[in-house]
Amino acid sequence: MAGDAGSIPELDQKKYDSGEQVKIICLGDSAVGKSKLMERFLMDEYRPQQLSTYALTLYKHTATVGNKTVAIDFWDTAGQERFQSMHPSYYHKAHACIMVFDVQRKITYKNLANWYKELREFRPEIPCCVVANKIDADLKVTQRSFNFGKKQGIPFYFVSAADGTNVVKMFREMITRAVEYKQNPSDFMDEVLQELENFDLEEKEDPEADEVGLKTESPELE
Ligand SMILES: Nc1nc2c(ncn2[C@@H]2O[C@H](COP(=O)(O)OP(=O)(O)OP(=O)(O)O)[C@@H](O)[C@H]2O)c(=O)[nH]1
Ligand SMILES: [Mg+2]
Repeated sequence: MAGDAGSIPELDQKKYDSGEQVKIICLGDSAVGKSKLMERFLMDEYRPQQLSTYALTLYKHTATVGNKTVAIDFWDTAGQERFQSMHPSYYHKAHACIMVFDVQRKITYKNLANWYKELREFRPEIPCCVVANKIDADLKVTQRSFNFGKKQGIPFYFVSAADGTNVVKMFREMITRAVEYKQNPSDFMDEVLQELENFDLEEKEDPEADEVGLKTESPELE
């Protein structure tokens, strides 16, 4: 991928602004590899050592789904181990969630249940997946079965941010599911939001309607 090592490829702002906007969040204990997975997907690079993410990092990205441009905001946060919970604004209007655990630390797998519970309190219907990270450290783990995803009926991926295994596949599938959810939400509030957004777009596409609206509704502006 082009660009300096460690820098995010430059965003095409025009393309981003014209795309369908989706928000994808990442959940999981500290040091499971959330930031490294984003780095691997967005920059195709991985540096072994890095400090814990500070408050919040927002990565903007564009992708093509079908023949449509999609503008994605990836939200990455950190230190959850310290707080065991996220601020509600983190979940606000999210369209998909990637839940990560570290195959080498059992407790991070056990804690998925807590993360999932909190996610569903705020976002009962959005697509979600479980990601088992760091499989490069011990390939034998891929023979083990981790039933949390199956029990909840959500997809499961074995990945490695270090060597890139399954990272692009997982992100691509989650982007597609986020877009599908946004276009066809199963949560009542999201349906209303989508209606409002479509309404807004229709208005923008009809400049004459704007003019008429201005003249009739705000005569004092003339
Ligand atoms: N072997 C191996 N190590 C990894 C992998 N992904 C991340 N790590 C290491 O795990 C540590 C934590 O990775 P981060 O991406 O910073 O973890 P995080 O989940 O963002 O942590 P917080 O920001 O504290 O919430 C780093 O030292 C990484 O090098 C992986 O796929 N394989
Ligand atoms: Mg981080």
